[in-house]
Amino acid sequence: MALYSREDDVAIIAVNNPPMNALSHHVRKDLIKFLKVAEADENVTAIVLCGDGRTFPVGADIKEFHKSVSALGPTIIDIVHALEKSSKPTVAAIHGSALGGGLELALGCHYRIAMSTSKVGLPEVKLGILPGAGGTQRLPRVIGLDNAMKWIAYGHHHPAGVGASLGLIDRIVAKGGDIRRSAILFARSMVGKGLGQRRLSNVSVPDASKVEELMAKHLKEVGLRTRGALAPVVCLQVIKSSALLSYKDGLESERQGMMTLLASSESKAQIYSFFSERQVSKWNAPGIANHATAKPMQVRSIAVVGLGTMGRGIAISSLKAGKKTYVVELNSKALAAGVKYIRGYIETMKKRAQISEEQAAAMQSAIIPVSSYNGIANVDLVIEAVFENMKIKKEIFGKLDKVCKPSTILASNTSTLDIDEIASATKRPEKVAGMHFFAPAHIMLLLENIYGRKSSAETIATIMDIGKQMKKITVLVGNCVGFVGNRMYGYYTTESVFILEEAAYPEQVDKVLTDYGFAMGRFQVGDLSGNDIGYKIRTGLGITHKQQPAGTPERKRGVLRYCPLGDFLVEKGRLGLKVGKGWYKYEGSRTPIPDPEVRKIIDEYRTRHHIVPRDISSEEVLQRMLYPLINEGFKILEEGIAANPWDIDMIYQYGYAWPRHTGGPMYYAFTIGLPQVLKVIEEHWKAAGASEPHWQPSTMLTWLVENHGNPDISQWMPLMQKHKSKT
Ligand SMILES: CC/C=C/CC(=O)SCCNC(=O)CCNC(=O)[C@H](O)C(C)(C)COP(=O)(O)OP(=O)(O)OC[C@H]1O[C@@H](n2cnc3c(N)ncnc32)[C@H](O)[C@@H]1OP(=O)(O)O
Repeated sequence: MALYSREDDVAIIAVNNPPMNALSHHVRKDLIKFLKVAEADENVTAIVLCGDGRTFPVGADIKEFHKSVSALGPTIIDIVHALEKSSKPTVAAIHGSALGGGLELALGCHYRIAMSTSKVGLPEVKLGILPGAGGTQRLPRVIGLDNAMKWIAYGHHHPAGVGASLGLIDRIVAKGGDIRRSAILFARSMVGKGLGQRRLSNVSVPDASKVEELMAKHLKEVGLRTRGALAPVVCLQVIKSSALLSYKDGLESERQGMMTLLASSESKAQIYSFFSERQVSKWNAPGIANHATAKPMQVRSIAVVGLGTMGRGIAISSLKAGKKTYVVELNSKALAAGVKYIRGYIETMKKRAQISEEQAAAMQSAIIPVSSYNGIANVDLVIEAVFENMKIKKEIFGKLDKVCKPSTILASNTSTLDIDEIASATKRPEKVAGMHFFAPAHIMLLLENIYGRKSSAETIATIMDIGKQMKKITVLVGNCVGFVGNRMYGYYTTESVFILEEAAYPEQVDKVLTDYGFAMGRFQVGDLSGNDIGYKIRTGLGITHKQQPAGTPERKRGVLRYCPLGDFLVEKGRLGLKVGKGWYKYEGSRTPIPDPEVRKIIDEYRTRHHIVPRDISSEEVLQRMLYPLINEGFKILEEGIAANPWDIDMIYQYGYAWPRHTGGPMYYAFTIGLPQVLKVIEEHWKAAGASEPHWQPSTMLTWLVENHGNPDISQWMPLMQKHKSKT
């Protein structure tokens, strides 16, 4: 709802719809009603629009999207026009954030004042839509086309101070000030001043003459940064109309753009992503604990064991979260190098104004270098980040168990290894868990937390809470080889080399993936992270080309199909970008260049095995790359390793750069339709048989299709649970 009050001659209309003052239908009804009341009251000379509680309205109510209630009048645009038309000065008093429809309301006001700590922006593009309440036509009239294109096509939130420097905010109220009082005084001071030029629909776009040049520039940038997404392009086209058409016709172009985007699968995927991102914090470890009941332990200090690339990033994340951080290396040289890196990184963040001087000083003094396990006996949480080797990890956990106080939680940053086996090296398996960070750990937003068979509710709640304090998208999953992310990714890489064998070169496969929306294809990613990583894992499994006894068929490992092309590359020193050659060659930059030598390796291999390369369609490449991931995702859900499909999707968006506008592997399967996905998987399974188990259809996928066709993704788990409880 909204509340109406008076302070002498100033009417105050305050949106009161916790938690974020979204502009739900009941709020919109109140706003239009109270604007009429204020307009009709002779004793009112000015109107202040504000938000109660945490914030000014942050936009339309996203829960109403794709429901009929979102279109029920009054719409946000009706309120924007009523604010602008008012004969009395209207002032938006912004605290917290004014976003989306919230900022559009503020643009309808004649004046805007904001707390210095506030944020403003039109982030609709991140929901796959555009600002549909006049924002695409009004913002360029205030801040110019160039800025408006940037703000709307990328959807960033901007500090109010930046808004003020562009003329969007008329006055800034310093931290600690009273925004409502300031707005009342400001509104009163504007009474009697002309409103004509304060009505943005009357104003023209300042840099309209540059429209074509700006369009070309922004279309190019958007194409590079938000590959394949429709919304940024439509946003730009609609903003362009603000420079070429009347306000009224521009609004019509905005309306049409909005209809196109709302009907797209992209906006549905983005809205799903918005809620999924928040949903993952409501974690559940079935039969052990859930977010509502389990209480985290207070963690004041964290020790990071191992200062390689991962350990350094984890230590920086810990310092950023304000923890006293013990950094541990038994070798003094490695310790010094790690500490130097971390200290240097903090200074760089300070120089780039990413952190304040005080924060930097606090982080520097919170680093405690340690060269023996005894030095971390009293820490609350240890995160081990040493080499991916079970024997070494078990040795370390055994030692930590002996020296650390009984309440210390011991976590491993393993990306693949069995957490229960690691826990078995200790006498405190209830205090052991996995915290799988993604490289670089201080930049990547994903944290995949793993609970073991014996992890306690408190341990799980604590690692989830630490993820939140580190500002990570933290997803809880169960224990299995590779957990969720890497277990699924394994089949993506497996299938990619099978495609090389049969039909394509790396650049052809990668192109299909980047056209789909990935920033990089699988082979470029391999080169970037180092092809030796996968090689080491395969060596651990005893399956590389070199490890096989003479006479072993090159393309088989037991009954399983195998492709050694990745082994050949590493054995020829093609480790990836770091050595200037891998699946591609690199000539002094990070740009991958298709390499005739790689083609030669593939061609010779094909000839040796009498493989005649065939034409392959982009559709087939995409299906073969993505459907094994999806199939494995269903197996993971079936086994309870992930509690919900959106957990998997968030892991893929934040850990593997899955394009957000398609939602993630599981949501993408829903968009394609489960029956169609299953049909393709079954065809491959029929053709490949037991030698390619990743094509064996998941029981859950099969059951859902046979019994429910393509049920809504929100229903997959409830339907399965109902089915299981009956059988
Ligand atoms: C025709 C007119 C068209 C208009 C288009 C629009 O206006 S689209 C909406 C544009 N606005 C946004 O996209 C802002 C969305 N919100 C956020 O980005 C963030 O919530 C925030 C404002 C930056 C605050 O972040 P914070 O981390 O502090 O809080 P949460 O994100 O956890 O949010 C708290 C709960 O509030 C729910 N919520 C937030 N915004 C909306 C919204 N616009 N509509 C509905 N619900 C919203 C959020 O889902 C959280 O709910 P929980 O149930 O607690 O998870």
